[in-house]
Amino acid sequence: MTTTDPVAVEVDGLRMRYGADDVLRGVTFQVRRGEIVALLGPNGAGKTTTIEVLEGFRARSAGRVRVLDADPAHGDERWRSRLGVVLQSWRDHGKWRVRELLAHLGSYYAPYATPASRRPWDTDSLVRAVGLTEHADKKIRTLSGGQRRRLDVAIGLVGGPELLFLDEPTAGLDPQARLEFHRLVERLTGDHRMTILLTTHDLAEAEKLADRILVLSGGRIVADGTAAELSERMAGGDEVRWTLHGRRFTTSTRESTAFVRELFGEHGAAVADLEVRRASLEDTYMALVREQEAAR
Ligand SMILES: Nc1ncnc2c1ncn2[C@@H]1O[C@H](COP(=O)(O)OP(=O)(O)OP(=O)(O)O)[C@@H](O)[C@H]1O
Repeated sequence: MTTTDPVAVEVDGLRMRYGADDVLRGVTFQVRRGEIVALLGPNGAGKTTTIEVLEGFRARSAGRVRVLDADPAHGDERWRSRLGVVLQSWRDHGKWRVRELLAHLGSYYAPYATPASRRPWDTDSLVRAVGLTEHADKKIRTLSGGQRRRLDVAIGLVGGPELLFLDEPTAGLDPQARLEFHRLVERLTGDHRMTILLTTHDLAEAEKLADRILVLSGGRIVADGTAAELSERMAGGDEVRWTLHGRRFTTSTRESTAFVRELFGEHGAAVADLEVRRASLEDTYMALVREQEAAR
């Protein structure tokens, strides 16, 4: 992915009002082809609303939105076949069996196959990719929460999408399933050149998976950059702690390496118990959200 790759998603001044409540007040961002972008924000910030507008499931109040070169409000079936959607939770299809449902849903995509995009995804390899082989013949209502979530992801992938929307994909997954899901996402963007926009409350997950992180708060995107860029924005920078002649010291600095060099230059072996704590994405995120809350 480079900054010259074509744009898959373009959002400019998106506004959403529910009754008298302005949830989105001018959201602006882009996602390039092949990028994984994580959308973060507190509960109720409007992440699901944003994603649903992009999917064409929700009519926006104002603003310009283009998804794979179309306005989602007017997207046709061919356009829709190029998107994959994993909503927060599906609670339907209980009587179907896993393999049977995926084969059935996949059949809807067959007419939209092109030489460049084979559609649908082969059922058995999809079941394997999401780690459901052992459960492929089970009725869906008998799946555990985590198995159900894997199936949700498979449903989002069955059409072999170019662009995948994942709304809290790992909520309820155990650590092993979460790790497997992360590997799957990496394969999707690597081998399949998929573009992914995901929401999550897990900052470590965002940092690990996403090329770029967007923070939505107060109805606007208040940060847009790599995890490292966002961490650098943190006021005060890294925290350095040390002990000198039995006394404990703490300072915050943006230049922790230079600071530590000077500390040793001045005090040498008298410096003990040195700790350097890098400003984390979590620090930045919490500071940004608190700033927005204070400004209300
Ligand atoms: N159909 C609706 N009618 C009225 N208000 C709505 C509707 N859908 C969402 N909202 C409100 O809009 C706000 C944003 O909701 P949304 O689900 O988009 O947030 P979110 O960032 O995805 O939250 P979470 O992290 O809790 O999933 C909330 O205050 C919610 O109550």
